Amino acid sequence: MIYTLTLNPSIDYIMPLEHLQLGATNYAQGEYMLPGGKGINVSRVLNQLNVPNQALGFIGGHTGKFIEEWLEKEGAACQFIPVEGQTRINVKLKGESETEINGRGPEISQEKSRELKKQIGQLTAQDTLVISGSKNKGLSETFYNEIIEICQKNQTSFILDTNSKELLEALVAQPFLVKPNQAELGDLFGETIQTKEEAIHYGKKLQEAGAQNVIVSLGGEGAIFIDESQVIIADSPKGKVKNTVGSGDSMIAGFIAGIEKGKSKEEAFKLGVQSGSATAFNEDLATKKEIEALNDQIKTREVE
Ligand SMILES: Nc1ncnc2c1ncn2[C@@H]1O[C@H](COP(=O)(O)OP(=O)(O)OP(=O)(O)O)[C@@H](O)[C@H]1O
Ligand SMILES: O=P(O)(O)OC[C@@]1(O)O[C@H](CO)[C@@H](O)[C@@H]1O
Repeated sequence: MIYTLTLNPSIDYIMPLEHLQLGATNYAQGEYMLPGGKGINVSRVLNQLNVPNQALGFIGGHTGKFIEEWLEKEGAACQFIPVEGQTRINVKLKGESETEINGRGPEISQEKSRELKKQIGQLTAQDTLVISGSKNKGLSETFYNEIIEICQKNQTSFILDTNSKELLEALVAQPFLVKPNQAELGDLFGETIQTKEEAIHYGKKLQEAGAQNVIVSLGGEGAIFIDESQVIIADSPKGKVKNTVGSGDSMIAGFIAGIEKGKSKEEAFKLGVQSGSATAFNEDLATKKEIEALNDQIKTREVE
């Protein structure tokens, strides 16, 4: 079974604007709310692709209820731990460019943190845990390392999509997949990555340090897949971009779905790119139909 972990879920409050002016009152052209948080996004797209999964994490207050009710309506399986306080609201401003203001989220007590670790401790070698997103106040600096240690002990495979320090430290535990975007990959090595060649060079370092599979996502420019025996470049399909929030998460879900369905890694990678782009071309995360509409549109090429 696939499990996703979202320590700090969110309501994503999306506001399209013609023009954002700092220091002034701005009026949006409209607004809408979606359940958010990286693991929850992965779960929602996995559901679209008919891959059974369970969403885990902490949830609180009215805002948390909004997320649970939404997921329930979609038939998504979740087993959140209720906490004091309100799940955060992340504001996504869609002007000429996208500006995001993410909340801090509720503080997590030691007791709740222990409860989550106990839950994760029940996963087995047949399970995969997708760990992604930021950590809440109250959790130790090393919380993700502690979760990964539990996974290692139980031989639970894991995927990690989080910030630089934790990602680098986790490589030795051989994550099944890491998926930095271009800027995040640069941050890991204190470099600015400008070309696909540079992205391949640094992506390979993550694979050599332990990651079983690496995807470097490049937004509208596509993505690069690296494992021990191949490097594959994919171009993104062209389309009208509506909301790229969650496109990276959708890409992870697409890759997992491909692997779960027994496809080759190249085909799974293509399904990842397809899912990421289908989400970018949609207001909410992509549906199965929107993902399938991009069938045969992902061109890949293997490089040295
Ligand atoms: N403008 C776009 N046009 C087409 N496809 C896109 C576009 N932006 C993103 N995608 C698709 O989604 C994938 C992931 O996008 P990106 O590299 O922006 O990930 P990310 O930064 O992790 O995303 P996010 O944090 O918004 O979830 C890309 O590899 C591509 O397939
Ligand atoms: O603050 P974090 O946890 O790093 O990211 C949270 C978030 O920006 O990531 C998702 C998109 O990937 C959104 O649904 C959500 O608002």
